[in-house]
Amino acid sequence: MTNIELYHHFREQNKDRARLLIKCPDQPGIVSAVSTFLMNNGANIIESSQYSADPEGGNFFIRMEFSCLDLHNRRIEIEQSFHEVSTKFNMEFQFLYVSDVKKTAIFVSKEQHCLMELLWEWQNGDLMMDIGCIISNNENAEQLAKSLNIPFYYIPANKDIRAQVEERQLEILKEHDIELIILARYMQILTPNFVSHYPNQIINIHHSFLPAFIGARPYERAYARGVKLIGATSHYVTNDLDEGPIIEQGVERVSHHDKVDDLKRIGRNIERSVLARAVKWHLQDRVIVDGNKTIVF
Ligand SMILES: Nc1nc2c(c(=O)[nH]1)N[C@@H](CN(C=O)c1ccc(C(=O)N[C@@H](CCC(=O)O)C(=O)O)cc1)CN2
Repeated sequence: MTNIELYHHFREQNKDRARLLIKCPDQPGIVSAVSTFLMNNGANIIESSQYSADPEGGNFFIRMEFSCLDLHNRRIEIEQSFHEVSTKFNMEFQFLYVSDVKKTAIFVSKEQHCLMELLWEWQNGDLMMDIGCIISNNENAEQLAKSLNIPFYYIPANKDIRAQVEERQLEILKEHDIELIILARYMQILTPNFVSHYPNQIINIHHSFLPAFIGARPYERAYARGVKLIGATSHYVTNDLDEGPIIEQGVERVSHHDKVDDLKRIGRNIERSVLARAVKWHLQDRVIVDGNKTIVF
């Protein structure tokens, strides 16, 4: 199937499926109340996960995926009737509809291995996202984007013109109605103004096993340190460089035989698989952010 066919088939197959994400103060009876609410509204629970941060007085988290006949016509009715339960348990909650495939933008600089992994998994249906555009401060990826009929925007960038660059980027993102931004080895620091437009909606891949080697050139610094493990970390972007909530990490062993280029070669395979897993879990609404941490169901 083509991407368009995959997209429409997925939307049709999942038009009556939704996910309910909940965060609330922990107490007995929460799962029972939510599952009873869903049953009373004709829903069938397909997957249910929950986590109690501290039964003695912390927060409680739930992710329930369910199907419900005619859900696509009953969204407002069900969400409004849930307020009785949410008020009783002081819940923060979100209903997320599986057929609402997330409009996504991919930012890339010179290195393309992470972009290629995302596009490969998107083409084979493993990453169900609606790629609105690719934005880059390098022209390298233009032909790849055009070959897949993805709008490509080349916007040269450096720290001296950050404001102008981001103004144009934000225009494009609004034009494409983007709700998820993936930094696929995009090597420009985003300003607080930019980040504020997309809270916990920007996923980055950092090419180190954080919190080690935050910032630029982590492989060179890892080599100088003589590490025996290198890694990659995918996290939500915040104003604190490479210190946002971690979604996924991976590591591989290295040795004294490995030079910087070897670390980069080994690292590229870690980066692209870690980023793809993090993006997949976000697209499946499996990630709840709690402070500067995540719960991944
Ligand atoms: N606000 C944030 N912006 C970005 C984050 C983040 O966590 N918060 N992650 C980075 C990605 N990154 C490492 O993964 C990273 C990219 C770039 C730099 C850096 O020092 N860039 C220089 C310019 C370098 C160049 O032009 O080649 C700069 O922007 O001044 C550090 C870390 C993405 N953005």
